[in-house]
Amino acid sequence: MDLTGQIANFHFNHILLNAAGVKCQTTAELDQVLASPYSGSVVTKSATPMVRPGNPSPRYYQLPEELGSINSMGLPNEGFAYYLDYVLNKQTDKPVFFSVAGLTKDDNLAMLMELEQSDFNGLVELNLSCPNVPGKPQTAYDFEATRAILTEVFAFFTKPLGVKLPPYFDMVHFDMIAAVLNDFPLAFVNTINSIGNGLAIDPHTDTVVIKPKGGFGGLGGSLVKATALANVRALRERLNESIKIIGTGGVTSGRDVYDLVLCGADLVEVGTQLMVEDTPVFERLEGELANELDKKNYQSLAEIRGKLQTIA
Ligand SMILES: CC(C)(C)CCc1c(C(=O)O)[nH]c(=O)[nH]c1=O
Repeated sequence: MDLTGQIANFHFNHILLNAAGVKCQTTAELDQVLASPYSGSVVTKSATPMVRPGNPSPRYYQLPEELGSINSMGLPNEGFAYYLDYVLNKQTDKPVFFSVAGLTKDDNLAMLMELEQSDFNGLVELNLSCPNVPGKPQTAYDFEATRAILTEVFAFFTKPLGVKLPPYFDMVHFDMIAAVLNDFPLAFVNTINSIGNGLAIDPHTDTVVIKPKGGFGGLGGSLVKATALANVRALRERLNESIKIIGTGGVTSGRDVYDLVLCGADLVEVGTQLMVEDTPVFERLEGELANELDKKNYQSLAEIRGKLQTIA
């Protein structure tokens, strides 16, 4: 059975990997994800130029009844140089994703310039969920700002680059972001990032469950699946075929992986469920995915990729 994927010139023997932010802050975590026989790759925690401790804890919380998670980590990471050193020296046959999330456009441009001039030969993911300028929405919700930064990036960047997008909830927004992205030679789009600024309450104490931002945080896990499916499907329908799609959000079973591939995903990332089960989740999910394909006598993911049926 062929459970592989392709982005640019990179072939992935398995389509599952971690979502940026989960199991990818330290070299030990990155090694563990890569060492899993059932992961196809690994993505680093989104890097800023300097080390960041991130927000005060509690900053991550697992919601009850396996509904999902809420987080306001605040971009804790070991700093750009740490991850560049890792990807340059790590021996692996698997393609590696390097995620960057500068808090300013100049930070992003500086990190991308260093990656461009380095010997890194993997894929780069620009996290557009980062704030643009104070008082304005995150970059990906500011279509002109998105066009502006991609214009500056592609003036010098020649390696395979993709963008990590927050979810959109309006059909016109799908049209608008696709119109921007189709103007650039992107290798991929990764959708979705967490659903921004959710709120969860501890019923025993009538208190929010995370400390930063008065309890507001990004939502992940099963409760975001329908939004993830919609964003993968909407962007697959709108983006040039040359722009591949990484489907992220709401994956807790092989059926969820299957559904994202049906919507058009070339690779699939696991966040909240990887926090729950650790790296054995990759083997479980791939086994369940194979069973889903078997049920319908499919031999490869290529037979179902993008083949979601509508009702005539
Ligand atoms: C939300 C930002 C802190 C601007 C970027 C990092 C990030 C975080 C984070 O580090 O809080 N959490 C997410 O769910 N998605 C993200 O992209």
